[in-house]
Amino acid sequence: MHPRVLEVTQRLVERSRPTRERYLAMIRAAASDGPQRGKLQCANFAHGVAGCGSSTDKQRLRLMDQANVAIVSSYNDMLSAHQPYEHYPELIKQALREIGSVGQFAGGVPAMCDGVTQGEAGMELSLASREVIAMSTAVALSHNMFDAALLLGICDKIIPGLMIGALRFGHLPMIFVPGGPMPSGISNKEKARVRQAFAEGKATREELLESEMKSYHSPGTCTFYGTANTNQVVMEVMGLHLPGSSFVNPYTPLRDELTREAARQVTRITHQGGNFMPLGEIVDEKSIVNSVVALSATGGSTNHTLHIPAIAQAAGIQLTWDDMAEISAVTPTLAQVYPNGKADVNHFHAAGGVNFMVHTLLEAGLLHEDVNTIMGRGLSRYLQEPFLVDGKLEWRTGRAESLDEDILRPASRPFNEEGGLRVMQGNLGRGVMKVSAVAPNHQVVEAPARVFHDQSELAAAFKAGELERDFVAVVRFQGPKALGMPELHKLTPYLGVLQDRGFKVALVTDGRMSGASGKVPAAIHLCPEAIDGGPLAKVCDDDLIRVDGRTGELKILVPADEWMARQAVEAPQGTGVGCGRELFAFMRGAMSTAESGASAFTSSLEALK
Ligand SMILES: O=C(O)[C@H](O)[C@@H](O)[C@H](O)[C@H](O)COP(=O)(O)O
Ligand code: SF4
Repeated sequence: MHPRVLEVTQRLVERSRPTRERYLAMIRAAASDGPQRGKLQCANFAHGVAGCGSSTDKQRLRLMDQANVAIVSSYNDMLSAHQPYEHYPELIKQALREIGSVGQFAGGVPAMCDGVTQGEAGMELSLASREVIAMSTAVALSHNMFDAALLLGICDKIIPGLMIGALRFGHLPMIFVPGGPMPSGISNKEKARVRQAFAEGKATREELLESEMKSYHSPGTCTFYGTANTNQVVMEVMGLHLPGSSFVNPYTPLRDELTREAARQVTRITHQGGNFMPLGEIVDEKSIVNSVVALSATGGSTNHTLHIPAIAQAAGIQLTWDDMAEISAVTPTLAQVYPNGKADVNHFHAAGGVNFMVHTLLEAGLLHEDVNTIMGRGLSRYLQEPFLVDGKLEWRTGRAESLDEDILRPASRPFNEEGGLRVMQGNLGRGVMKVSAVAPNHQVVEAPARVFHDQSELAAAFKAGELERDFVAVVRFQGPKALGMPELHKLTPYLGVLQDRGFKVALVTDGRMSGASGKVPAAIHLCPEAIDGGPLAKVCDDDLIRVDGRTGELKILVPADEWMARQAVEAPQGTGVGCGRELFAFMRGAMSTAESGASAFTSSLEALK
């Protein structure tokens, strides 16, 4: 094992010891030898089976020797990625019936498509929806009828929300069931080119729509390496998906057979199945470290600097940005998938995908092998990949070398010696930057500030020709407590055009960017946020700011006495109303700092004795 990865893991174990011990005590007390439903009173049990459409299922549920599997699904037609889940419950129930078990649809969870809401009012609900998903998962599982669960979710906040909710039922065995990416459309690079052309008035709206519809064209996850596809890699490397299953396209025979196999496999790891392996014993310090290694090796979404700490907290583990940056510093970048390159996730999968990545990272001593997974002990099981031969699932050892080194490389010949996740810090606070998608000559910007309180103000300034210069865009009052921490990805085309015109531009914000954002250096997730006494609230136009993506320095170059005397400006009024945002005000007020996951649950989890 790499000494630095070992050191971070050990530090994480020590730091987490009190809360991890409490967590393990809770889930071990909740686990019971017999099926959960066996502990219910007759009336409760009768209500729990009354809805069973099949007398066979109902009869089986009365017997205690077969598993009852909860299905928790985030199906809706809004997310192309989640549309394939429409037919999963029936597929799963049938697969369970064939082995004498039962599947019950325990509950749905909401899912927001960040692509539909990007730049719109709805985006201000996006991060809060993670917490709603976590609570909805708890509502579904709180029926306590279940011996295991299958969790159907893919996109941005949905996997983190499902994980946070499910971990509070960590005494149950669970498997996450992916849906796979849509087939490749026009390249993400071409999509971005048309967007920038439109931003410059060189492409019509019809040409833009044509391009977007050719990029996002059918059910399945969008093919860029954003938060959704980063979720897939993280879940598989944490041993919570079937091996090699993340990027098998939807509506294919192999995809359906993998869904059936997930149903069969989850019954094998129940008490009744004889190889009991609950979720809370899989998600431990080593698997959390493995998730950060996978994030770093693939240039994954900056959103995971919020989601992985929030997920870890739900399992009693206290992960920090310094842990993540230290792991990133020793983890080579092995994949170049848009926005970190031209390829998309279908190409990544074809070049060797997660299997090859696990192989080369294990070989390099960067992943913990001695971990629990849904397949049993040992991450080496994830060197297997699935094939459908004469209708039967067959597991074969994946490739030991990449099929395309323009997309995926071995740890011995990486694209970059480090993972490109930087902690940014200085007199403007602490934040993060992903430099893996920023060209080296753009990673350091020292320029006058231009302050905005809303991303639409920047768009207007661009269209008015006011931004044709070197500048650092400071977009403030976007943090979790202020506005729900929206993604500001709609700024990418404008800032990208200015960068392409040769200007040195950077973004500094207490908000977020999308996992699909990339080429412009952005110090994001600033803590403390402007509304919470953060120094961003004192920045004025034309203040000189240095954003150094190489060293992590984030500094306002104003004389110390003047800076000390500066007064913070007030947050803009009248925000957070309309489009249901006012319903989430209580949650925004409860959200922790970005470094603690911007979680509404941090304080209640910390209060657990
Ligand atoms: O974090 C992410 O990956 C993004 O939130 C992504 O899910 C979102 O949908 C982008 O907005 C899509 O990219 P475009 O907006 O460029 O299509
Ligand atoms: S990847 Fe983003 S845009 Fe695509 S379906 Fe998921 S949330 Fe929507």
